[in-house]
Amino acid sequence: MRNSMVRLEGATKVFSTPEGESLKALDGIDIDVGRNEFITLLGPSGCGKTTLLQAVSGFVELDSGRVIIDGQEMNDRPPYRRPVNTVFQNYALFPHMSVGENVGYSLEVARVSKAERTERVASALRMVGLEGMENRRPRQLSGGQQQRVALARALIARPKLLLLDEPLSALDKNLRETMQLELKTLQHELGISFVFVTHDQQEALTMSDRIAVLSNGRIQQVDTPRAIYDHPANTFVASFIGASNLFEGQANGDVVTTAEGTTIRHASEGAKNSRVTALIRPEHFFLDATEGCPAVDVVVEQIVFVGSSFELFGRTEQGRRLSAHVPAARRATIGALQQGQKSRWYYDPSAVHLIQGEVA
Ligand SMILES: Nc1ncnc2c1ncn2[C@@H]1O[C@H](COP(=O)(O)OP(=O)(O)OP(=O)(O)O)[C@@H](O)[C@H]1O
Repeated sequence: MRNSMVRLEGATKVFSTPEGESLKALDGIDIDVGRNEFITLLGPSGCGKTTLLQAVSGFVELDSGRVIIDGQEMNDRPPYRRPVNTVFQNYALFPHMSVGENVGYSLEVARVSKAERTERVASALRMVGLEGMENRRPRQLSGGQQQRVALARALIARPKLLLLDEPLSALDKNLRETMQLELKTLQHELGISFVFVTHDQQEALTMSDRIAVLSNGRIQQVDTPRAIYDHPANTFVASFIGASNLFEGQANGDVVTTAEGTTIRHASEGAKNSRVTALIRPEHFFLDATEGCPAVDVVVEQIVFVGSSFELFGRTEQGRRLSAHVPAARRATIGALQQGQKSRWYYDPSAVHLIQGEVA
């Protein structure tokens, strides 16, 4: 990538566990983060997200591979000499200091004059919507406000790159969703590169320019949220992001036939006569018959109302479990359908995504 802010090449880190085993937390990671890009590292617990972030900040030393920030090799530089700041989940504010002192702490350490400090603290607080809160103590603020203070503290040093390790996970759902949008707007306005860690797929989809999906210390796919969701590279990504109905089987022409005999039609090219997994997202099933659209026969096991939609869970005659999401506005298509009844779930073959290979 020409305009790279961070590049990792072959980043590998092995930890020795207390049980005497060695664990590859990072297994040859190659990734590029662009200038002004918001990239999210997403994956299940223990997949290596924090280790990757710390390899960039310098708190983890790689066994092999390179870390390059803004064109300069960082491997031998200690954390305090890297042009990076980190925002953590637990804010890590000093409780005995005021908000202003917390935000301006790094400038004080760097012996920046009081006048400049005061001005930069005020400006950093303005950025995060906490104008005039300099004299409060952290405990006099809500969780969301404390997180904003932590953000202001990280931004005051004007880093080119901000690393954020699950910064929103301690907030309740509503506040979290508001902060997601605010953070994204702020990042865009400031033009700083963000590397954001989360295990929450919805958060990753909402905020990111690109998402890197990790599993077992390896990158499974790096792409835009839309591409990751619509065209997952493998069954791990398909299952980890969003709900999925997966049909592993043999592709033949425009049909995939599973071992138990379910057939799924698709419109993909180039999947002739190979083992594949067909993916149908639950929102791509619909209950009203449409001419020319194939269907899967299902016995309904549960219908759950979640506000914006109804989530239907069912099983094919051969026992495969499936789910369908019907938007609340189309509730009429569900009619009087009840648990235990048969239902036909239609789909458009062009909404079927084929993944080479089978469920891992
Ligand atoms: N200092 C360490 N010593 C030994 N093993 C470690 C150390 N740090 C991390 N690990 C192991 O390395 C793997 C990756 O850990 P890491 O913290 O990067 O995962 P994560 O994806 O951030 O997980 P979580 O979402 O739970 O924070 C885990 O199996 C973890 O137990």
